[in-house]
Amino acid sequence: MEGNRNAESLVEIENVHKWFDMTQGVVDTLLGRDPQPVRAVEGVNLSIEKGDIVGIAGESGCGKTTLGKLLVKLYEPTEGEIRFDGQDISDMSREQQREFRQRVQMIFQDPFESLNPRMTVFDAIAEPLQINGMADSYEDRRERVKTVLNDVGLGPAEVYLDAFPSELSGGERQRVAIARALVVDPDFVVADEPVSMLDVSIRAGVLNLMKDLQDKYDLTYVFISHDLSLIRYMCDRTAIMYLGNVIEQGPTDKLIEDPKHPYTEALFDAVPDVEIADERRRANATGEVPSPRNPPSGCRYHPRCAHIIPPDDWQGSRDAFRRAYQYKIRLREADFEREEFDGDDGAERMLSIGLALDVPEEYRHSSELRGTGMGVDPSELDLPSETESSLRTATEKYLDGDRESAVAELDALRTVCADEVPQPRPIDERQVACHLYDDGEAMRTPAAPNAE
Ligand SMILES: Nc1ncnc2c1ncn2[C@@H]1O[C@H](COP(=O)(O)OP(=O)(O)OP(=O)(O)O)[C@@H](O)[C@H]1O
Repeated sequence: MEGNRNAESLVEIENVHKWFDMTQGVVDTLLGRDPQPVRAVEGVNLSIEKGDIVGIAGESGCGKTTLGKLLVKLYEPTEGEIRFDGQDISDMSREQQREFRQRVQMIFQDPFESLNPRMTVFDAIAEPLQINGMADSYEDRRERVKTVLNDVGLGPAEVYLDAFPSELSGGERQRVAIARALVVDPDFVVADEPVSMLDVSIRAGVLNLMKDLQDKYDLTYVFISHDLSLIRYMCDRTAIMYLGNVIEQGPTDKLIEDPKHPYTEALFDAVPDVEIADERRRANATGEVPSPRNPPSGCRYHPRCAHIIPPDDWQGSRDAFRRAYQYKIRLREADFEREEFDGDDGAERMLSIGLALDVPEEYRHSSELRGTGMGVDPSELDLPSETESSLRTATEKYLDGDRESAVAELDALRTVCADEVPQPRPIDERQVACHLYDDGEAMRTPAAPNAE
């Protein structure tokens, strides 16, 4: 799964974008600005090799489902190209489209929604055969459906053929949905959170079934999931998405054992059953995922990143830069309610609360640890004195209602992470899009302040 074209590739995704809501909404009209589309997928490059199980992981809303639907042609890309077996899927003849519809299938998250409640199991599974003109006689279809039902563990098939979805358990329904996808003998299956609606006790059975079916049907899978334990269990290779971008991709084991992108690192840090050695623990991400309508410039992860890169002439610690820079973002986004900071000590309170971060204990400073609700004492941070005084001036300007000047006051706090989009680079068998790797190996972790 490299970003580039490969002779063994079954699917190649090249610079694919998918934007939604391209028309001007009421808010845009009122504010007199250009339409702000949702940038669900942006500039994704991925190549999926025959026989692989490729995971697509990332937090809710990062574009996983949209990418999956682009792969099966339920959506058309706004820009870019997807090739299946070398053929651009946006430019197929009628015959090529028919063949594509047979060779490429999708399994959805919710088996309750993906099956028509008025169709029997037989009708539901036989329908794709008819659509694809694959079994002429009723007897042929019935034999084919019985075989697939047995293959998905619903045997004896006679018990299920005339049942309606409402008579089946969730696990059985998902098996029927899998049978419906496999009955046409596809080559490529996109499974979107295939077990997340199922009871935990039956998930492993369905996952193992999907693995067995991969061999039996000679399948290539894309597995979409926010659940990293599942990705780890199922996938040979994985692409991690953040706000519509693939930020790291490579062998799943490598990504787990030695994540390179700070976001991959933060994601795996949050998984309880993935052991991370102490010396590899990193300061976690902070804050919320920004809106895909107005994504951050440069690296989309930079406002939350623990490893944001200070300018070359920065004299303080990287931790101090991160805090000061995130403070600047918060001023720009008017994140502080001025009324809450009335009184003589208002500016000092806002600054100390604004510089505090919700990070693991070893990354907190002693005043943060005391939990006084006052945040961090700026003098505890390794901030250059001119930055500290700019932060104070900016805070006062903000509280005076002049947000623009407040942000301008902090103009010297700049980072390549906000100014330039990082390009994917090959690092240790994977591709990583992060400025830490601009010069080859990364400038590694800042030391935890408590360890200093
Ligand atoms: N049809 C649509 N119209 C407008 N916006 C959409 C549409 N589909 C998805 N989006 C938006 O695009 C972004 C990506 O959504 P998507 O469903 O692909 O993410 P996801 O990673 O699969 O999330 P989840 O795990 O919650 O399903 C989200 O902000 C979502 O609200």
